Amino acid sequence: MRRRCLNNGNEDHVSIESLTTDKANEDLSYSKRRTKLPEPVEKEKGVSLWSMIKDNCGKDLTRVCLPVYFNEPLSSLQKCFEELEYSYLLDRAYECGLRGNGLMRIIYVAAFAVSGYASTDCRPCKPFNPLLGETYEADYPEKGIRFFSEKVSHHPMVMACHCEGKGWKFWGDSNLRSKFWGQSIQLDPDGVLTLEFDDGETFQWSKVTTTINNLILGRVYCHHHGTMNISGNRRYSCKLTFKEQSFLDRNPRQVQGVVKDADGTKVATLMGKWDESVHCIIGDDASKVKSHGSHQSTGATLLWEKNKPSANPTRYNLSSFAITLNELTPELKEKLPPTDSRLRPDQRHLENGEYEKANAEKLRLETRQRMARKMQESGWKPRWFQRDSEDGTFRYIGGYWEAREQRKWDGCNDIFGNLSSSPKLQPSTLYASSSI
Ligand SMILES: CC(C)CCC[C@@H](C)[C@H]1CC[C@H]2[C@@H]3CC=C4C[C@@H](O)CC[C@]4(C)[C@H]3CC[C@]12C
Repeated sequence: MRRRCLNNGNEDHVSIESLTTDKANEDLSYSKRRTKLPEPVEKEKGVSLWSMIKDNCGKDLTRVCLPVYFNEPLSSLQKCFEELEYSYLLDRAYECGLRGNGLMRIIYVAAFAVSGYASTDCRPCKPFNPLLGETYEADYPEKGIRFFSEKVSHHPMVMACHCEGKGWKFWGDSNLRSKFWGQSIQLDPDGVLTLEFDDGETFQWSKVTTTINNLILGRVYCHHHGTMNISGNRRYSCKLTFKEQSFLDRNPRQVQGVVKDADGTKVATLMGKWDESVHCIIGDDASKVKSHGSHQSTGATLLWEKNKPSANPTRYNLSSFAITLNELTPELKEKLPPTDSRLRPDQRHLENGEYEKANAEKLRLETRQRMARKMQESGWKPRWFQRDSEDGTFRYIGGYWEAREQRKWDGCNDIFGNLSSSPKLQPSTLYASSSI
């Protein structure tokens, strides 16, 4: 059965027949995940960031709404899940540990930590900034994982996530500190990521610095640099170094890692590139690694390799996995809480290539979001996460999937105020009053 396209505007008329057939095929639904975004309704038009900056010169920059053209049709919550594309590395890590190979376990965990960056290559657009209380669920039985995230604070902007896999749980929260340097932006993620295996072994690490270059002139690209320390509660620890960028570097994007035993002896070396692959060499023979350069070392074991790019990357350059993240099928729509990113109207319009409507909705939602600070000050609390009184991190309180089972979304507000179904809204009037 063919998937219905949601860009024809009549997604509300789902026939009972299609629902029941889909119910029967529910466990197979993932094999039908989409492989391309919908065809854009309007023709894409070019706007340069430079013209934006020029036109807004002298204005308070925080008051300038960027037109939707700079966005990709994914929210930051969905991008968090994108970092789990290579979750099979964690399944392998779990199995290795079960077989008593603690060393291979940490090596796979390290490869996973690097793989999360692969999707950031050649992605020139900004994700949507989720609204306070916005959520995103991802149920991917074909990967054996179930992910859930919520935007838990607006000032500072914090997102929390929780993922369950085969033999492991992964959670964390992220708060990006950003510094604007004119031609580039430096992003420093705060917060700790935790991985807990069912046998009690845990690992923790933090993300490295990301720099976004060529904001004004040239092609926008990002670069990840710094050190990442993966510490465990048992024997091994791993230090990963994401190479600093240097002018005319012939081998950029390199990552090198060293795994140490509890007594500090070096037991393995990792090398690779965050946009390509990661290899490892067991033992303390660093010379072998040096003489052969980076990832092509002979005798090195391949741990991870980036998937082939999608055949339909569009101008957002999404991977095949990323293309599936915002898909909204009629049967999924039935199950989602009103806070899910897939229901955000401006993002949906952008995905459909309806830029005028997308801009109007974005403006409306951003205007509403200005009240978020007041909401937080007057005691607003996240629905699914709670701040740990000891370490200040957000932990999932549970109950989301159970509530979904019963479709009981108490305490989940209609944060998008779905005006798309209200005929009174006139996008063009709203757009005209925009500052851009
Ligand atoms: C306004 C336009 C021109 C700028 C486009 C900026 C793009 C390249 C920026 C905006 C937000 C950025 C993301 C924000 C947060 C993170 C988490 C971090 O741990 C890895 C990098 C990653 C995933 C960034 C990658 C680059 C990114 C997608």
